[in-house]
Amino acid sequence: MMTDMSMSDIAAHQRADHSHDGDPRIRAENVSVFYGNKKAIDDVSIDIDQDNVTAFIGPSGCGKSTFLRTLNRMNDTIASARVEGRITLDGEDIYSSGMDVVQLRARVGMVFQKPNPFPKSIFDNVAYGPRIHGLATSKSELEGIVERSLKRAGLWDEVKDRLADSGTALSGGQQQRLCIARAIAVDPEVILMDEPCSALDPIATAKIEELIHELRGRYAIVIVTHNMQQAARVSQRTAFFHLGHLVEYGDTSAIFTNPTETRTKDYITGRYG
Ligand SMILES: Nc1ncnc2c1ncn2[C@@H]1O[C@H](COP(=O)(O)OP(=O)(O)OP(=O)(O)O)[C@@H](O)[C@H]1O
Repeated sequence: MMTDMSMSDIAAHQRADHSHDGDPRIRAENVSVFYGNKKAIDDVSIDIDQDNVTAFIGPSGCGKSTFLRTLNRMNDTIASARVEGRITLDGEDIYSSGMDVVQLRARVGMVFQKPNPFPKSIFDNVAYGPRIHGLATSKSELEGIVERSLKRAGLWDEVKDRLADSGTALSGGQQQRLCIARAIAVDPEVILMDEPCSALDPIATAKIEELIHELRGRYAIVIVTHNMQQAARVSQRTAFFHLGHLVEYGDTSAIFTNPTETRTKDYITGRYG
């Protein structure tokens, strides 16, 4: 069993401390994204900080998911996608030729709309990343990482007696928490969530929202959601996208009660969407 404060925890705290000096965890500058000739994101600049949950909202097709995927280079997997501009993680250009994309995706983890556990045991789902990144030097250390990750994802008590069962046999909400545990296991700095509750029932959704509250501060969290009540509940910062543009970005309370832009106001009052 690992001690509460492992080496990777210490490293994470040091990184977190670094972000308290006022630097954003992620900075996007003049980012545009094209699919072939079609521009899906137009000249977006945004800072994502460590201590807040940031929500991306906006009508269907406005580019929320596209922009989210630029933050850990998931767009690299789409042949027609091209990204312009600059995105840094702790000041480091993530699109530079020297960037190891596998490492980047461990540092900036992602949780998708539909829970996608591997067809492996619960244990192996969480142990997968630490194994490929060589984060544990012994079986007991690996077990410690798996236990801690499942605890942080609020799933340990439900699965501790059946770690050998398949991850795909869990309920949808449990599968999504397993995917969050899998992301946490490699000690990320940022967790990107792309509509993580849209396939879940209200009780499972409430559990994920509660989890987001608990994870806040430890990881920078960015959540794409089409559900404005959810954005208002879980986030402290909100970015409103429309037709590929970042229209407004600010404190969630201000965006929802006193938006500056007419387009934001029209959207949050349900005039379109
Ligand atoms: N793989 C792709 N190839 C071509 N065009 C794409 C691709 N993915 C997204 N697009 C287009 O880019 C634009 C932005 O889509 P995106 O999925 O990022 O929007 P979104 O705001 O996340 O929408 P939704 O809320 O419906 O998921 C849309 O016009 C969409 O059709």
